[in-house]
Amino acid sequence: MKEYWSSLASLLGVLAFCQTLLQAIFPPELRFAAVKLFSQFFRCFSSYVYFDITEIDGVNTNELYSAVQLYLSSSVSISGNRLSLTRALNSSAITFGLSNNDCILDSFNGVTVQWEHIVTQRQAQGYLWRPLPEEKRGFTLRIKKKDKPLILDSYLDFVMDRAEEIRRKNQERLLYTNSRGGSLDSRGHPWESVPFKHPSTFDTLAMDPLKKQQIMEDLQDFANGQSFYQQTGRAWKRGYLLYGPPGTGKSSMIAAMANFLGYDIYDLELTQVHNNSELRKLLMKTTSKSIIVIEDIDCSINLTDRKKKNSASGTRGFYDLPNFRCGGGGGYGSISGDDGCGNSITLSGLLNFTDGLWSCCGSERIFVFTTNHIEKLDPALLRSGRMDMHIFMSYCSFPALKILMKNYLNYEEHELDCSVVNEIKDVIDKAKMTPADVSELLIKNRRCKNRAVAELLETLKSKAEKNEKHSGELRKKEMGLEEDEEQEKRTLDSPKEGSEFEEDCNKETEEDDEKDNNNFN
Ligand SMILES: Nc1ncnc2c1ncn2[C@@H]1O[C@H](COP(=O)(O)OP(=O)(O)OP(=O)(O)O)[C@@H](O)[C@H]1O
Ligand SMILES: [Mg+2]
Repeated sequence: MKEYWSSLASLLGVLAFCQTLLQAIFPPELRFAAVKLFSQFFRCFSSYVYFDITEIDGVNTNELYSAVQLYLSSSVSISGNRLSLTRALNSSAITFGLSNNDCILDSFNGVTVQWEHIVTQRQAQGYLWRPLPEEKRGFTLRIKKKDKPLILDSYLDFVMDRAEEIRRKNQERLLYTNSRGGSLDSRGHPWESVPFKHPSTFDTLAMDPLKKQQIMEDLQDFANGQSFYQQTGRAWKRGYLLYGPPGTGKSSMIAAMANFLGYDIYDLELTQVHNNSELRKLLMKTTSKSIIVIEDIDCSINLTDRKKKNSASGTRGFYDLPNFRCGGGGGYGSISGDDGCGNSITLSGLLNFTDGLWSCCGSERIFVFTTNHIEKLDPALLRSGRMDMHIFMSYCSFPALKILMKNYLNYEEHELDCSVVNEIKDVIDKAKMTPADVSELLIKNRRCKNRAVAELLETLKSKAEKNEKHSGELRKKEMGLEEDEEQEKRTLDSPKEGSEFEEDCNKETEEDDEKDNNNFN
């Protein structure tokens, strides 16, 4: 035992001597380089190849470093004794990471690789316009030399893709708006963003389950369709037109879509865009995996009555009708004087935005337009291929009501009395209540299920009765009008015996005779 301790002490002594020697020979600024040189020398004889991925690449942040960090967070969480925990800004999830100077093994396509997280103290810095962190962090990837070509390309791509996936899953969606009216922020960006925390999902959305399923499948196919779009030569984008009365869930559907796919939302306020080129610039600044929304499109831009206005404008192209809105102007790239007001968003500009060449800058983008009045929209916007799916958001149906009752009252259908169910089924379609109205009623009575159902039934019945009465009156009015029209027609068709018509005819014949006589004379 004594011998063991004495040999350990002499070994430590040798190590201390070597360190002193190293310090004496190499000045501090060269020491780091010397260590690096030694390790490089030893690596020459190694069967491994090493790749260093530093956090800061010159003065820029290295994207690959963050990607590796995120990627490893998914595999590190299961193994490892000492982990670092982080929570990014706008993130709801905590991510695990490798602690300083720790290693982890990973395998890809049957090949094992090793990642090491290396943290060292940064050398004293001279003057820098952007101070660098005191610690120098990086990952070292160790691969067997023979595996280098096999995994390098595909493995790093895989790491980047997986990191992007994790980032999307962890990070809350962002909601962008162009409400600043065209002015740019300090980074030259026309969009402002806030974290998007809308809780609407397809589970909470009250609508026909079959229709809902169809929409979800369509979205899923779109998101997974990169190769399909590539193969068919189509731009990787899709358009949805949501239409229906106010309060039927159009905005809620957009939020559900964003939450379902994990996409950001760009809420485009057309009234804040001054001309087509500004619209294009906004489009160029959107990212892929996003939903670009124009709400109430019939109100945002004047798309109605185009033929009439077009003929008035004379020389303008068929679609080139400006949206005459005065004020504003002066935004980035805005052209003034084009319509006398500095504003010229045209239907063609909008169509190019969704469908033209510019719509393909970036990829994996969804366009959603909403309107309460589909009949007001120009057929050009509705033609197939432009808005791929037209989704009618209807008044509350019985299947939709079941979802709302489950959400708000935690009610299952079988809990309801059979006679009540039948009564509801009888009146619900005639009542034409929007899901928003039903939700309000349920929220108000959410403490007492029975009261909620009783009040709901009562409201449905009274609305149905009112609607029937109203439609009866309308029918009567229409029938009255039809009768009047028929009467008028009959009067016109019948020979006007002793009537004004006969008198007129007699008068005309007499006048003609008189004229003829005069001519002959
Ligand atoms: N189909 C629905 N499913 C669940 N909740 C709904 C639905 N429709 C409406 N609601 C509720 O009503 C509120 C208003 O709905 P929403 O804003 O989505 O309607 P909208 O169709 O966009 O109306 P508008 O045409 O006025 O913009 C929402 O907060 C939501 O709680
Ligand atoms: Mg809405």
